[in-house]
Amino acid sequence: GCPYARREVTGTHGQQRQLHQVRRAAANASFNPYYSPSASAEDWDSMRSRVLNLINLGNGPRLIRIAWDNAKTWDAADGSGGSHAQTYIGITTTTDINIRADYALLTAIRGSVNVSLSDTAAFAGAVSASNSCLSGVTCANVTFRPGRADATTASDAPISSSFSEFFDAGSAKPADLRASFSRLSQNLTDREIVALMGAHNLGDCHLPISGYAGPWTLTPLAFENTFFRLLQNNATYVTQNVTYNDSVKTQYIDTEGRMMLFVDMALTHDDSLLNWVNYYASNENSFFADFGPAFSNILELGLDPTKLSDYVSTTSTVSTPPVVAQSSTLPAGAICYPADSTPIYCVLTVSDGNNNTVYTVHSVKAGWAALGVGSNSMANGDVIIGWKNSTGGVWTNTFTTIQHAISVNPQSPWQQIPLTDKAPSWANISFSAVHLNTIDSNSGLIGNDINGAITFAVSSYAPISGNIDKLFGVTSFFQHDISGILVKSNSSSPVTSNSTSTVGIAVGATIGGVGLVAIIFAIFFRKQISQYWAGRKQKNLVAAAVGESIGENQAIYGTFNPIGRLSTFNDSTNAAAPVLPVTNQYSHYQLFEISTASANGRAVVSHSTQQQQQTSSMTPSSSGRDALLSTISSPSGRNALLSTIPSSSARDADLLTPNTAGNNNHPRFSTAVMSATTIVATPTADIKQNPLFEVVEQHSLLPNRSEKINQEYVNDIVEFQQYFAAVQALMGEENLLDESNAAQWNIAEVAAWVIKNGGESNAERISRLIKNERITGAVLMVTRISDLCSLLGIHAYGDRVLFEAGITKLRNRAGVIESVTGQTHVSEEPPLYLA
Ligand code: HEM
Repeated sequence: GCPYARREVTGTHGQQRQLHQVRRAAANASFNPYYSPSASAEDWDSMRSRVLNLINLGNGPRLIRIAWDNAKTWDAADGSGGSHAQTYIGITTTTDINIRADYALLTAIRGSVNVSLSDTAAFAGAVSASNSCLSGVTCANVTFRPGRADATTASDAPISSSFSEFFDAGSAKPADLRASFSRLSQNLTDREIVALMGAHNLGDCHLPISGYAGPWTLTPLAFENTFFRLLQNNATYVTQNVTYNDSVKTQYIDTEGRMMLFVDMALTHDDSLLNWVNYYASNENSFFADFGPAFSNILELGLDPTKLSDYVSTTSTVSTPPVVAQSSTLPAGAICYPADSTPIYCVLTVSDGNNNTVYTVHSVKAGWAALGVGSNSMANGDVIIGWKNSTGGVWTNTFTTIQHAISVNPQSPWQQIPLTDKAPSWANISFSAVHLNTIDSNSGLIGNDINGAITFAVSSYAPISGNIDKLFGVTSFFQHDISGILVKSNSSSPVTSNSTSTVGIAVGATIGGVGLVAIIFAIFFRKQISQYWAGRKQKNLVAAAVGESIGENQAIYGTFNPIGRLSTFNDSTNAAAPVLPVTNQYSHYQLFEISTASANGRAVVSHSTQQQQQTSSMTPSSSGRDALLSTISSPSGRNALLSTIPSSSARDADLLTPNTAGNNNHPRFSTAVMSATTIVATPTADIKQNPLFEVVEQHSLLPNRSEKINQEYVNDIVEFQQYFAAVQALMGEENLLDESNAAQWNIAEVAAWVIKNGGESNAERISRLIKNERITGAVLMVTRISDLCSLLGIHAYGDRVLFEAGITKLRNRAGVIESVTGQTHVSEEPPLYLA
């Protein structure tokens, strides 16, 4: 039977809070459950900001669950257990991937701060529960005081052998529920029990963790009282068996794919409990008011409060809040682009006095605005993006740019402060962000002592619809969506000085007539902090390259995909795009799509005379067709450099062996299309002097790509149809995705895999997304599989379970996690984004 049956259920629950009876199992008398943390206020600030980042990345529910898991081991009857991080004693040898992932989260939060893991878990849970409400809601206030010591051996605060999972039976009755909670304290009231269970408004059940599947609500990252309102509709739920690794569990499910555990349903099977369910369903504020102290109490189970240290704030975010003007005037000291008098985008940069830099961003654009810090480019920079959600508030998220894709960055040193109510009246998007004085793992840059650049970007592209209210939603953005970039570069003084000069801005251009669509893009090269332009009057392929030394020589090219975005580098699915021998996939280049008509855009083409001169000295072929940029303005428009590479061995020779063909006068170009072994690169001139490239050094933002042009691309489905046919053909294959070589996965293969594993009814949409959004990375990096489901439109419950299982397998294959079945050894710390 029920492991808790041995415990007597207390019929009445005292309304008055009593101090916990601290009576410990006498296993190891030498274990002192308390210590005095040496952490400073700044240490707690830094930990709190890391927790807030993790919340924004979707890890908040998991952190609450970790804190709860730790605390719930307490047994008031015999004094066993208690929150002393016993679970992690064997962490170096455990093969439990879930424990290891929890541990990875906790150690990432703790950083180098000298506190216990138990305190870290309780703190993270308290911060998460206090900061997971939608903006404008007075959230639960879960207090926290440190002082829990970590168990180091199994006999330190040992967890009773009768403790299994707190209460996890498929037959839960109200009495079982009360019995479980009375294990923690005889004093818990029904009211507290129901309030505590309201945490199940947040998060998901994960097949690999609990064997249950799905979220309780459709907004699992927002702390609300929806859980109780759904319980009022308990008649709309049916039971459903879920199978994972041969274990079958029964849960409840409704038509929207929301789940309930039996233990949740038990809250409706008793008048007293149901009374509180109804109360919280109609009083969200009361729910939060009750949840705060109830959860604070849980976090101190078995602890003597007089032996804990002082309270540490779980809610404040920065020690010195940024000052933001609350009027229609711009904040004093803000820098605006294109000019203060015509602000489209303004950034205020101040130091908060704690070596942190606070940026306040306002944009009149309605789509999104981004701010990045990096080593003179957005590559591997830390980027924070703010966008409008469906109710008009501004949500933010942090990212690292890796090549093109903007990936969520669990270690980002940004801390975000939405400024919904404090925007100047002209601003559509406003938020503040603090860049901490911590070293960034990718760039090695430090918050306000950065020898790099800050980059600003705006776009009026909204997040993919359906995702707008999700913190994760914006990860579907790519830099290709950017309509305007500003780079404020600084190599000598800190960015906080505001004294930096604006080096460049990429702006868009379309050049066209009937049937002609220009590809114009700007390349942002890290070393020079300049934008280079290339353009071509045909929708096909265009390339440009710069280089300085063998190691740095890089080529970049772009093609338009069916929805009009540029793809770059080795897009082998596009037959028209030969694979370049680019040696370094993680190039220093950034490619920005340029989208709207401008004098600047045309200027590129009008520079063709110069370009032709340059190229003819470089590739003196008799036909002259092999010249790189001369082809841009050639009438046929078909002879672009890269398309000629495979077309003739003679021309190949020209391009690939510059020294013998005499076309090596310009090492920058000649190196662009060859492998390192054939390069003799002796850069002589400043790259900016290279007439092949337009170096744009002016500051203005242009309007976005027109809808008409967008539509042209959207309508161009021929390429997509070919690709989709390939996907469909692959779906008949047995052995997709070579396990040993995830890096070589073909996009069509990945699409076929994902579709086979759950998305058959969404095959076309999934294929398109995977191709256009490089979903391969997203599948592997996605913080929450449920977000991926939303992105792909997989809502039906059965589909979702299959799909989630498929994605989990896919991640296993890619080495994101290793299988934990049988004796399989787990060799790597699980990445943080697995949570
Ligand atoms: C009888 C009591 C409870 C039972 C049986 C229970 C059971 C579960 C189960 C099976 C999961 C799914 C875990 C997974 O698959 O990832 C879960 C998740 C969760 N639980 Fe509970 N729970 C109980 C009480 C609580 C309490 C009191 C809290 C906090 C105050 C809590 C907070 C959470 C949260 C936030 C999650 C979501 C975790 C995530 O999304 O990663 N639970 N719970």
